[in-house]
Amino acid sequence: MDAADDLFTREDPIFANKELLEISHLPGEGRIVGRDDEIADLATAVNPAIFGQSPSNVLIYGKTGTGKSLCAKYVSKRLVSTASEEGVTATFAYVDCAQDTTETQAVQTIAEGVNDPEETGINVPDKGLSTSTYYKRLWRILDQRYDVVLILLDEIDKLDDDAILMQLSRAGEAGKITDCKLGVVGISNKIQYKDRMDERVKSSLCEREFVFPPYDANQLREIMQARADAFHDDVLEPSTIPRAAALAAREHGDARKAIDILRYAGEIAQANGEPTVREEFVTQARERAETDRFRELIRGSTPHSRYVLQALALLSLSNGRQDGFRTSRVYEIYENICRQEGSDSLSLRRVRDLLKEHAFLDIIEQSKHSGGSAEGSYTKHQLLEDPSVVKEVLTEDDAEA
Ligand SMILES: Nc1ncnc2c1ncn2[C@@H]1O[C@H](COP(=O)(O)OP(=O)(O)OP(=O)(O)O)[C@@H](O)[C@H]1O
Repeated sequence: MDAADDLFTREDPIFANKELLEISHLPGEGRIVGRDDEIADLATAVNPAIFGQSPSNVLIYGKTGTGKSLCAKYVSKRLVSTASEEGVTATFAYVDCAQDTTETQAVQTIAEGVNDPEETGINVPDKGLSTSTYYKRLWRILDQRYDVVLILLDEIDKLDDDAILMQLSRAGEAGKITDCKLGVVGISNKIQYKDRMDERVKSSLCEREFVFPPYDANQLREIMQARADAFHDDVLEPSTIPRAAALAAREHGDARKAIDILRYAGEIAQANGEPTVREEFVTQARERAETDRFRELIRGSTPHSRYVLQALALLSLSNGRQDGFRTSRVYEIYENICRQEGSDSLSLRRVRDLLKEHAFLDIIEQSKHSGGSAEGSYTKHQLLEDPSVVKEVLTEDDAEA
């Protein structure tokens, strides 16, 4: 026997097809679980596009991992193929607004996405043009190539401002495009997003609104079961998926996190040299998924914004969950942390703003209380994340810094 045969394992003993557990993996035709009503509602809203008429503008809300992007893309693809059968030239452009936060980046992405330079003779460079030039090129491309276009703005709340929404929602009536009809599908996991919108944008952009509910345990089980081929036969113990589904449904109903938990459980089995993925690995996997998600949430946040969270985590860990902590108490602990870090503390007012930002990102929850005539009203802040996860991630980051 060749020595190399002993040295390397030639086949992964756990995973047969790990790509199935990547979040970017899109379920095939007919394999979107539990979203028939939402898909039908979306299809109705954009249906006029099939006949070359204006689709309704739509806003989709729902917590993270509830299938919003998946269903919006699915309906858009179906729309394009059905329109084509009717002799209508349609397409859709997808913008991840967390990446393209500025108006210029977003309009560039749309223009590039719908363009074919060979056909139009129009060039859309990655950068270097003014915002208004990108728009002019976009309008020309749209009129030249399409009868109808859907624009999907995912994580729409991450846009710096409403400028692009104003342009897109009024392009037709402002005469920027004459032959092409435009529909906007905004996607957000912030239900309060609409409150921040300019009134004029709101009235044209929010013609139809849909809310995607979290998945229940049965749906999550089906979503995970559909990817069980990621594992070799007999590797996945029968109770593992039901356990992961029950846990994920109880906590958040997030399909993305449920799939992460399953992948991590497999990796834990792999790392421990176990032949099967057992139910008990799910608990460990869940902790890892939580930590990852929180790390992602706070990526790019400033040191002071982290100190504020650290203060809340310390308060929750030493006092139990309670119903939250008052701003003054959080501020006290925050000042201690700043002292330890050798950093000047920000004003109470600024810390209040940071707390509001965390509430907007669903990292914490704020509640208003009335302390009677003597105290007036005050706000309490409560971590929505597991305080030990918050502390762990924030301290590991300190170590890296
Ligand atoms: N109903 C479903 N059936 C099968 N897989 C699903 C379903 N819903 C979600 N998924 C899986 O979870 C992933 C995340 O879903 P999706 O991106 O649509 O969530 P989202 O609601 O847009 O979340 P976010 O707001 O975080 O972007 C999808 O790429 C897909 O792999």
